[in-house]
Amino acid sequence: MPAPVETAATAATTAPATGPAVIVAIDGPSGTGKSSTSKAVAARLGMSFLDTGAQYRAMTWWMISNGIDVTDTAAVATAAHKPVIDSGTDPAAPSITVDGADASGPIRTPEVTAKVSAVSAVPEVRAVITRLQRSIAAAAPHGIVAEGRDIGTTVLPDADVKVFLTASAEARAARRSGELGSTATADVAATREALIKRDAADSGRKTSPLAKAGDATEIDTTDLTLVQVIDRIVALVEEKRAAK
Ligand SMILES: Nc1ncnc2c1ncn2[C@@H]1O[C@H](COP(=O)(O)OP(=O)(O)OP(=O)(O)O)[C@@H](O)[C@H]1O
Ligand SMILES: Nc1ccn([C@@H]2O[C@H](COP(=O)(O)O)[C@@H](O)[C@H]2O)c(=O)n1
Repeated sequence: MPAPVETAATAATTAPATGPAVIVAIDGPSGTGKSSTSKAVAARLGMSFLDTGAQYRAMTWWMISNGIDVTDTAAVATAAHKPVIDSGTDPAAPSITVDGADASGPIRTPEVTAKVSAVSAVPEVRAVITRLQRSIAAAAPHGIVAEGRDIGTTVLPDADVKVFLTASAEARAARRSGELGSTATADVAATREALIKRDAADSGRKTSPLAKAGDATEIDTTDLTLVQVIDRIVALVEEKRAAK
């Protein structure tokens, strides 16, 4: 009988944690595979998983729902401490609530995606969310895989393993468009432009911009399968655990 083919789904099987707790920071531009890879690595190694982009999206959704103009920096800054954002860190069932309400659907709307970079650029928003992220990481019993834009540089600068994922804009647009159910040339081109615009805003802001930490391992995922990327990161974490 042929050996079973490993897929992203089988690679993500939750395993009990073994060895010392490690902190893993995974950063990179939009659509490079941070969430899918981080979730699978955490599941394989029995660790917690934190999608920090979901937290900025939750903050943005709350601002929109409460009638706050996201281009009004002072209004966003004043309101930043009001929403209660809670992240569930089980990689098999990650969750996000705002003021007790499930926000996992609403935070993925095109409106939130279009406005999140304006909200995440506000220093008071970053201060509130960074504090939350550090408290979640400190409480993770078997270590955590946290993914975002500034995890290795700002949120968890002492992380044991830092990875910076990249991929060509073409590959990222094709992946995202496929997710949305379209491979039409015009849709892929529009998705590509939207990704590039969001990356430029995230890289160009003053407070903890999207950036590769000096000590991060860069992995270009353009020509790698999801499982290959997961395998590489699992190997980095296991190497670090063995040395602890
Ligand atoms: N190496 C890969 N090969 C092919 N498809 C991939 C690869 N990595 C991720 N994908 C797919 O690309 C899409 C985007 O991945 P994912 O959401 O994990 O990226 P992300 O970096 O977290 O994006 P964002 O920052 O916008 O949230 C998903 O459909 C995912 O399954
Ligand atoms: N550490 C982070 C993570 C995310 N952001 C901002 O949130 C946006 C949405 O992130 P996704 O990963 O869900 O696409 C992103 O574009 C950033 O504006 C951040 O600033 N820092």
